[in-house]
Formats: sequence, C-alpha cells, structure tokens
Amino acid sequence: MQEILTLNSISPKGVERLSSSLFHVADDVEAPAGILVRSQNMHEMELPESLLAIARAGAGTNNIPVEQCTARGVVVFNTPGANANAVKELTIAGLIMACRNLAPALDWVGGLKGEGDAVAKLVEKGKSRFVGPELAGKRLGVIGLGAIGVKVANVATHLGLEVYGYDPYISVEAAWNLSRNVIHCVNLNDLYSQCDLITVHVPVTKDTVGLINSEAIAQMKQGVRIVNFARGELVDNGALLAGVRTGRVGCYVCDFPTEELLGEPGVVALPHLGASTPESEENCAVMAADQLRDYLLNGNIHNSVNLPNVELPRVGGSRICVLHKNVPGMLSGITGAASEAGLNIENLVNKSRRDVAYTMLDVSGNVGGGVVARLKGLEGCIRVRII
Ligand SMILES: NC(=O)c1ccc[n+]([C@@H]2O[C@H](COP(=O)([O-])OP(=O)(O)OC[C@H]3O[C@@H](n4cnc5c(N)ncnc54)[C@H](O)[C@@H]3O)[C@@H](O)[C@H]2O)c1
Ligand SMILES: O=C(O)[C@H](O)COP(=O)(O)O
Repeated sequence: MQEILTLNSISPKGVERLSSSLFHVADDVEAPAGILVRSQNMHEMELPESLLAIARAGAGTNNIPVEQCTARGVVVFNTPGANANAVKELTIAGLIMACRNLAPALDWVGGLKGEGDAVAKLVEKGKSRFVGPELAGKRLGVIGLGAIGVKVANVATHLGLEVYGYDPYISVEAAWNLSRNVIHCVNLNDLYSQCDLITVHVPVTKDTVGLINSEAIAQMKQGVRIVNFARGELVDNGALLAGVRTGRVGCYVCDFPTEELLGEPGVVALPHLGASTPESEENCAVMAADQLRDYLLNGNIHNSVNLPNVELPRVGGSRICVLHKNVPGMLSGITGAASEAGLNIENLVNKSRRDVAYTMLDVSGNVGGGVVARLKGLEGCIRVRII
C-alpha cells in the first residue's frame, strides 16, 4: 500500500483513480510516496524522505520547490491544458469587465438597496458613468501562446478583435493550433505600442517576474487595459498602480488580489478563480492522479516539469528505475551493475533533460540488494527504485 498526501482539496474523480487496494489517499499521511497538490505553497515544507513524486493538479508549478525536488530525485508533474478552457473563458470575461466597467457598475447598483421605487429612475440617471467600449475592432495583445494563450487568441479573433501574439518559445503543437488570423509579434515593443488590450499567459519564472513593469507600461498605449489570469508576480504592482492612477492604464483585471490592489479604482481582482470550474478541477485531478499512479507503479513519466518524458511497456520481470545526473559513464555503470549481478536486460530506455537523466531497465533474474547497492554507489546516481 502506497501513501498519497493531498495538500489541497482534490476532485474525488481524481482520487478515485488511485485504487484503494494499492493506495491510501488522505490529507494527514506521514510518509507519502506521492503528493497531490493545487496551489498550496510547498516552498517552506520539509519534503519527507519517502517522497517520490509530486503531482500538481493544474498548470503553474511556482508553488513547488522544483529545483530541490530534482536534486532529491522527486519527479514533479503538472497537467498541461487540463484547465485551459476555464481560464480562456474567464479571460474573455476579464476583457469585457475591463472595457465595460462591470465591477464598479455592480458595486454602484448594490448601493441602491433601500431606495425603493426610486431604483429604476436612479439606474437610468446614473448609468452613463459606466459607459465603456466594445471589444470588436480593438487590438488585443496575447503574451504567451501556450495552452491558454492560444485558446484566448483564437476565440478573440471571433469576437472581432485584431489579435497580436507574442511567444518566442511557442511549441509546435501550439503553433499548429493558433489561428492564422493572429498577427505574429517578434518583440514585445511592437505588441505594447499597438494594442488597446493586453492579456498575459506565461508562467512565472525568474525571467518573467515583473514582466509588466514601468518600462513596459511606458511603451503601452494611453488607457491600455491589462488582464492577468496567469500570476500576480508577472506584474509590478507599484508600477501598475502608478499607471492606473495617472490614467495611463485604463483598467487592470487580475486573478491575484493583494492588499495594495484592493479598493483601488480601476483595478478588478478576482479570488484566483481561473481554474475553479467543476470541469477543470476534475480534468486536472484525473490527469494528475493518472500520472502519479503510472510513475509509482510503473516508473513511467508523463508531463513532468523536471524530468524527461519516459515510457516503457512492461515485459515482465523486474523493473529497475535509476534517476541520475546527466553525466558520462552512467549508462555503462548501470548496465555493468546489472550484468555483473547476472541479470538479463530485456528492455531499456534512457532519456535526459538538462542536468538529469532517467534510465529504466526491465530485467529477468533476481534483483537482489547487491545490485541496488552497486547502483546507488555509482557517482551521479540520485535514486534507485525496483518495481
Ligand atoms: N488563474 C488561474 O487559475 C490559472 C489557471 C491555469 C494557469 N494559470 C497560469 O497561466 C500560466 C500559463 O498556463 P498555460 O496552461 O497556458 O501554460 P503553457 O505552458 O501551456 O503556456 C505557457 C506559454 O508561455 C510561453 N512563454 C514562456 N516564457 C515566455 C516569455 N518570456 N514570453 C512569452 N511567452 C513565454 C511558453 O512558450 C508557453 O507557450 C501558468 O503557468 C499559470 O501560471 C493560471
Ligand atoms: O496554475 C494553475 O493551474 C492555476 O493557478 C490554478 O490553480 P488552482 O488549482 O489552485 O485553482
């Protein structure tokens, strides 16, 4: 029985994928082999010795100490695209909110409670202050054309927006899915200087923190409306608020409230609702649980953010999984240890990703403690598992 720790509420549809005869899934297990998590911050958490893998039911993994996990031989998974439709839909709502002043309008209407029969008259008299432009005919800049950005860009073309896309690292799959009506920007300056609305869909990394800062805002059009359903850290809130207060930024709609943003006219902050739909929560949980199960039971890796994708159909016998540094001599060391122990290698796969690599061997013969000790003793070996 393997223990799985849940750090957030995970859709039961996902938990069901981890059969109760093989896994015990709970929010209070002490020696988990796997962790299922959504947005809980794990940076201060002490990772248990028993931990083999973390599955993030969602896209962003900035809440997980990925580098530390890699060094410890803990595989980190996410669920690419599983919540993209939910975020796409809310981003479109955000663009409309940014233009049509929906949040202040709703606040104002709420304040009319108690006005009795005068409400209808007050509404007609007061509504003109909430006039805002339509999306059709405006220029939208989409920064980041991954699972979400592509969907947003494509649907925006159908709403009559002229769409500009920027993503220097776009994947082949995303490029295939992107509407040919989306105009390709090769640098951000072009996008900033032309767009009436800008939406961000990139992960937060050391390269993207503060992407929207005072220099970026200075290049944008007067009154630009900015929508951010990616991560709060992508925007320098000080620069943003300065822009909103001078009118340079017409409106900022985001999913990441902070103390300084609250109560600020021109800022709409939702409570991180991008992926909060039953459909998304289920998709993400099912995908995360399936990936975690396949790794724990078979050693296969799908959608990891720190290890290569590796799949090897099982041919019987035992499976030796070695997670190791991507340095010369590892493969010969591993196969040498296996043959010295009298094991016949039936099947083998070896893949690397940056500084780490993963080798899986299906062997016939008896895998004893000696071979495990020999593998663990190889310089560069991070983790050995026999399954
Ligand atoms: N609000 C929410 O609830 C919610 C839900 C899902 C995802 N997100 C956030 O949205 C982000 C994007 O999600 P996704 O599913 O589209 O991820 P994705 O990995 O499919 O796409 C990210 C894209 O950003 C591009 N990119 C990376 N650095 C870039 C840069 N400097 N400039 C331009 N493009 C760059 C990548 O090439 C990739 O195409 C996630 O990392 C997460 O932080 C938020
Ligand atoms: O990166 C993501 O997938 C989103 O931010 C969703 O986060 P959540 O799972 O906590 O809703």
